[in-house]
Amino acid sequence: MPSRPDEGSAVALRSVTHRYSSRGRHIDALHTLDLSISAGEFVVVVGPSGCGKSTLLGLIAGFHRPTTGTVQVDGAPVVGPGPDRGVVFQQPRLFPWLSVLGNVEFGLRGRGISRADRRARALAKLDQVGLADVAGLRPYELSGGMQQRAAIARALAPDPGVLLMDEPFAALDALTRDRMQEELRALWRDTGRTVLFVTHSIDEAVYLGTRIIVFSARPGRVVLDEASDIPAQGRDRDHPDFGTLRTRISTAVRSAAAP
Ligand SMILES: Nc1ncnc2c1ncn2[C@@H]1O[C@H](COP(=O)(O)OP(=O)(O)OP(=O)(O)O)[C@@H](O)[C@H]1O
Repeated sequence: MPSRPDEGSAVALRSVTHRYSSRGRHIDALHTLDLSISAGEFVVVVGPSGCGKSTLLGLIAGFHRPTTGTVQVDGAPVVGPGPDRGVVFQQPRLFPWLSVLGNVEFGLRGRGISRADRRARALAKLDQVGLADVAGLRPYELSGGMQQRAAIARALAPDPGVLLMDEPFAALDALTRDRMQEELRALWRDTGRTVLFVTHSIDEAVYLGTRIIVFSARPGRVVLDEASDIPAQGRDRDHPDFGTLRTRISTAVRSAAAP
């Protein structure tokens, strides 16, 4: 159920367990997880390695079905991937044989949108992420940060109500990462999308999130769920509130990771 282009979607997980089974081994990645995300929130999930963060994103994206429980977006059950949910991974995963514009247009194919409209929409998204002037280049001609911007434009092209981001800036150098964080926050403010963002960086979580969720070690459970009242405009890492929240999140992550 695609949301209107100017609003985000609500996400609800009820009593979700996800078990991977292979060669007789079972791994419970998530166990009876309840989570409600309101339209327009910027939620960041942090937690120990292997606690089920990517699994959570995969369930909402529709890449996996929960073993038990339900996953809904705007009240409709998730039954597979769809244009109402955009996904950005750690690696940009752009198609090397397509231009930057072709990559962004790709997600709009087969949706009854005319070629001219697809092109116009893709160009508008590239403009939004500052890449309009490199639309004709191939991905390998872009820097890592530019490639990730193109991946964000591709995810945004169908105007999804939810943007799911799995450590999207982890592979970037520190300066580019800082810049991308600022740009993402501006994009979120301007578009009103719901964002669910996974990271290992507590600093990144505090900088970006309006709400920060800490998962326990596997199977992931919510051990801290904290609204951030640091002003949305101009977050200042030197502000005492920033340091206080960072310390609280860091303590929760450390105790979540402890055996
Ligand atoms: N396809 C799969 N088959 C079997 N086990 C899997 C599969 N995908 C993930 N797992 C296991 O499920 C658990 C949760 O994995 P997941 O990738 O969701 O964790 P994560 O919190 O995102 O980890 P990281 O922070 O290291 O990226 C891990 O123990 C992982 O080994």
